[in-house]
Amino acid sequence: MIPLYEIKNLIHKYGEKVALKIDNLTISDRGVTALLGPNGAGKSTLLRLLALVEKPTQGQIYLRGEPVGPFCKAFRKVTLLPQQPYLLKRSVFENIAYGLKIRGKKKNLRQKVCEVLSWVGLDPDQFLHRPWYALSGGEAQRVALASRLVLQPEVLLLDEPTASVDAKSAQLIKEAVTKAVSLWGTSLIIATHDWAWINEIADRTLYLIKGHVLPSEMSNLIFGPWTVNGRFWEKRFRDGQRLLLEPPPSKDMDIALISSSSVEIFGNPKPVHDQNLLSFWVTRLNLKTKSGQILVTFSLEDVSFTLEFSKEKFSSYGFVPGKKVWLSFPKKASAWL
Ligand SMILES: Nc1ncnc2c1ncn2[C@@H]1O[C@H](COP(=O)(O)OP(=O)(O)OP(=O)(O)O)[C@@H](O)[C@H]1O
Repeated sequence: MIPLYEIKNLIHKYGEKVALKIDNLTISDRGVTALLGPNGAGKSTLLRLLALVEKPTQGQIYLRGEPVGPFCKAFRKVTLLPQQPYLLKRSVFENIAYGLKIRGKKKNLRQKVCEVLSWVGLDPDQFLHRPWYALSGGEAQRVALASRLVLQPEVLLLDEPTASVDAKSAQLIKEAVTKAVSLWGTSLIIATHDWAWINEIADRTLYLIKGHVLPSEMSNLIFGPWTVNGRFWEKRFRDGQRLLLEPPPSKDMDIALISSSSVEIFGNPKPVHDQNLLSFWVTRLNLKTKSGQILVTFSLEDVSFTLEFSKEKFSSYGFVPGKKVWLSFPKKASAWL
């Protein structure tokens, strides 16, 4: 099956700074792709390139097998809702109808606008003729989303759609975008820090850090500061625990990646030969609604490991938030960034 996007040898720079470096990436068609990563990882940059509004410094993006670039023919198949969406200084109706009007799709305009307004939980009787300045932040965000949904895009890219909205608006946004997936087969790519929200709808996850895409298997990160201890790099925790890792292969690398498959869990402190063994707390449980798998996050100060369990395995461990467990993992990181 042809993927939705294929990215080859992509580099995107701002001045001399490399914001993205992706040698090869495919993003599957249909459903929801989550784009996760810390601040400055390159999520918004990637979304702008996929939205065909910016040209990569180097490399090629393919959309359903076709090479694409800024404002090419395929541009109108793709719609981006940026992190801080801009509303036209007009009424809600004019904002939502604008995209259809410039595409010459003026038939049933009012009906289409009312439909998407109700999708995002805004009563057309109350909101259709409201001016742009008479909306709360959450309402403005949903009007901006409605103005993208009305276009029935093949690809909808959302940049932190729940960053400034309350739980109810976040739920309405979730319902509206999943409706687009099921009714029109829209493919969604969503950059977010809202784990609980995205885990309920994501079919797959891409993890970005320092402009690189990680295999999701490796999204357990350990940031410095590091001190040198003999032939190892050491990270010390306030509670007196320490972890040791063989140093990275290059001087500009300082974030260690630990693959989930290399982590073992123990209920008691059981020394493991030549491995790190540290106590962590269970801090978060998330159900992946689609697969039924359960994500368990184990935290020790600023280090968090997230591992995936089947329901049976999860029950056998008896994880509850606040439970203390011991995690062991090798002194050689799976990779460094
Ligand atoms: N227009 C720009 N000019 C210069 N540097 C930029 C520009 N836009 C982004 N950057 C830099 O590129 C890197 C990636 O930024 P980007 O906004 O893509 O990250 P992000 O993952 O979306 O972050 P956040 O979660 O904070 O929104 C950052 O280091 C940022 O400072």
